[in-house]
Amino acid sequence: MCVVVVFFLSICVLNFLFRSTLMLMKFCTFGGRLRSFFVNPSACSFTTSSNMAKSKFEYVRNFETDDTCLRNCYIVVRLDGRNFHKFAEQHKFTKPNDNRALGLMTQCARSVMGELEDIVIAYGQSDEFSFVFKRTTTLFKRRARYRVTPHTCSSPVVEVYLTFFLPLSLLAATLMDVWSCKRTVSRYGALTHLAFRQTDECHVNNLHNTVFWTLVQRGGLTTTQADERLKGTLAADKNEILFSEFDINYNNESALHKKGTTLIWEKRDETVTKRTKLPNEEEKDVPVTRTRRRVQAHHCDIIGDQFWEEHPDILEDDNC
Ligand SMILES: Nc1nc2c(ncn2[C@@H]2O[C@H](COP(=O)(O)OP(=O)(O)OP(=O)(O)O)[C@@H](O)[C@H]2O)c(=O)[nH]1
Ligand SMILES: [Mg+2]
Ligand SMILES: [Mg+2]
Repeated sequence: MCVVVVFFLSICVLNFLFRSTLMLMKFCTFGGRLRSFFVNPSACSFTTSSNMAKSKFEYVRNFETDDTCLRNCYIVVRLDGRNFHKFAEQHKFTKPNDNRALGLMTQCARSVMGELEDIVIAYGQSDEFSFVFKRTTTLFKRRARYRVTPHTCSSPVVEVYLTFFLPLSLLAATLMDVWSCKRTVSRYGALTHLAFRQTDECHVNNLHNTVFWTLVQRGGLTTTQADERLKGTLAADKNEILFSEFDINYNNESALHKKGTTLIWEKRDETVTKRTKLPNEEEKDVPVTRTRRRVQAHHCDIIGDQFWEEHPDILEDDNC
């Protein structure tokens, strides 16, 4: 009789414990969900199905555009200052080129490359920089919108960009908005993009601006008169005006202004002195040479073949 009572009591206690544990577990789960509801209501639903991790709003994902860049393609991102002409006016940039601004842009682009090592080449001039990511990059899961978020600072690239901008120039950072074009491109496409930026944007604009501001600053013309004077002129005419009227040979102008800035990774041997002590010897300084990858700036032609023949590793052939 006693054994039966003890057995019965044990069953009751076990049953009680089991039910309490179940209750407690449910409460904890509910509590967790309640907390997350207050933190992020839209991400939470109170369903008790096995699908609890997903909210009932999950279906909106189906309406998202798939912005994953094609595999095995280069990705090109171009950042360009918004309304930069106003910024240049307000801060009295020298005309046509302000080396402080160009230096600042290059410094920022260097920092971005240092942070995102999958960028194989960057090209910049005026208020813009283009970044080419290596074709196998998996950075940001190759999602375009992680890189390209116009008018916001939420893209990691933009964030990095601004992070490095801020210490250098707070004003430039706040005014430096971004419009970007995203492309998934072959090697040929990447080359064409870079060549286009250098020819049309850098060379054509710089030649025009050089003549324009020479006519104004040295020729005494008003900006309207200079505009009139240059209407319909071709590159040869502009070169001629510079040469015959102002004794300026455009070919001798600064390569930075004529060609813009190309940043690439290059291996460099760097020697540092290390203090070492060998057994039975006195401590002494020993030179140690290491090969390091560094971002190097070039101000040269990237349209012709020479640059690409000298740096064949930057962009692989399309059939790789
Ligand atoms: N004075 C001077 N102006 C510069 C310099 N670099 C860029 N700029 C100005 O910045 C402008 C850049 O061109 P855009 O990017 O086409 O013009 P934006 O004003 O930024 O306009 P959006 O890009 O369309 O927003 C140039 O037209 C110049 O007015 C510089 O070194 N000196
Ligand atoms: Mg701009
Ligand atoms: Mg621009």
